[in-house]
Amino acid sequence: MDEFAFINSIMPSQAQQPSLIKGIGDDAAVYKTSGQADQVVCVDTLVEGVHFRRDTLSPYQIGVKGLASNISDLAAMGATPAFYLVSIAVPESWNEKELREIYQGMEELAAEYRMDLIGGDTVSTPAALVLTITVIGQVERTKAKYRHDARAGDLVFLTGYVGSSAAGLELLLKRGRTGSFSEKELALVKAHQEPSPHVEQAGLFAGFAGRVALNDISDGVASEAYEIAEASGVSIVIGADSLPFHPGMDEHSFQQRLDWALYGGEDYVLLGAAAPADVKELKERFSARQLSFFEVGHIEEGEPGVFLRHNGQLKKLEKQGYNHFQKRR
Ligand SMILES: Nc1ncnc2c1ncn2[C@@H]1O[C@H](COP(=O)(O)OP(=O)(O)OP(=O)(O)O)[C@@H](O)[C@H]1O
Ligand SMILES: Cc1ncc(C[n+]2csc(CCOP(=O)(O)O)c2C)c(N)n1
Ligand SMILES: [Mg+2]
Ligand SMILES: [Mg+2]
Ligand SMILES: [Mg+2]
Repeated sequence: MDEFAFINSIMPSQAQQPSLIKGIGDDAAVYKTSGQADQVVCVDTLVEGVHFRRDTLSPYQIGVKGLASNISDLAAMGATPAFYLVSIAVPESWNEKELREIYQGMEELAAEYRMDLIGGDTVSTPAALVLTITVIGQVERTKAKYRHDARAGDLVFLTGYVGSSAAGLELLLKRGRTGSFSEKELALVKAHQEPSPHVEQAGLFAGFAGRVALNDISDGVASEAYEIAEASGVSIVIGADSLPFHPGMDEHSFQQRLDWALYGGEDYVLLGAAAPADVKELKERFSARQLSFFEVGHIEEGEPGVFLRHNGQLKKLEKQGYNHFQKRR
């Protein structure tokens, strides 16, 4: 069984509510309200042993990362975060102080975006800690950005470094979070532990009149590019030499950096596509705010697929990346 095939199999064939704009199939759902804004909602879960271990994230960082990864899905729609709800399933091995630290992590990040905690649920569980967060945001009416909006002729871009989180995870799995790290290594470790969602960048996309396709990087560039390719019915070509890597990865081989970027995931930067003239304009707007914006490829007509241009050759990539059900039957 494959995670993505499973999700497709449970997709309702039609909507009951006329206010629904986008249900299953993007980073978050979007629906109309009677006001000026459309509402944007999504939910994501962190599981002990899958998304973190006690020796990779502190309780505080579990809170930060849990909320950050959810806010990132709102950013991938061009939305501004506003509210969150938290469901936590707690095994006996976690004490009250640790739980408070998880909430402190969420609170501090929430404060940056003026988000309110408005509800949740607390239950016990026999084994691993599970943290499920629902986030609610808004975007100006009809301005949400979707995976299905890429067109042949577009340029493909990234709003930040890729592969850093996987590189940081490898260091953490080797040395544990109390291990010692050089300054460069620490930047990678932090990228894994406390990612910053691209909310300011989302605002620039939402405020841009042109067509923009967007996705955030949770499962790796290859997998997220496939999601845009499939949703838009286009073929994506990515230049291996254009992928932006953190300088902390310099001492690793190019192949290793490429693997982390394409298949590592959890970078929570935005991957998108827009027409060349619009990309030029976006680049200027990002530059004026001192935000990164990297051109990494282009879109062609053809069967949905993702190709990597490397050393003058074009290679079709597998839709690989983090897949929760990959090893199951
Ligand atoms: N069990 C489920 N039931 C209903 N909808 C689901 C379920 N799992 C995922 N979805 C929906 O499927 C779509 C894709 O979900 P997916 O989790 O792959 O996206 P994502 O949250 O952007 O990625 P990630 O979880 O890797 O951060 C979303 O619209 C999501 O709401
Ligand atoms: C201890 C430990 N081992 C492995 C990983 C890597 N990992 C787990 S889930 C995931 C994809 C994103 O999750 P989702 O698709 O649920 O949003 C990745 C890359 C980790 N973070 N910690
Ligand atoms: Mg996403
Ligand atoms: Mg999800
Ligand atoms: Mg995933």
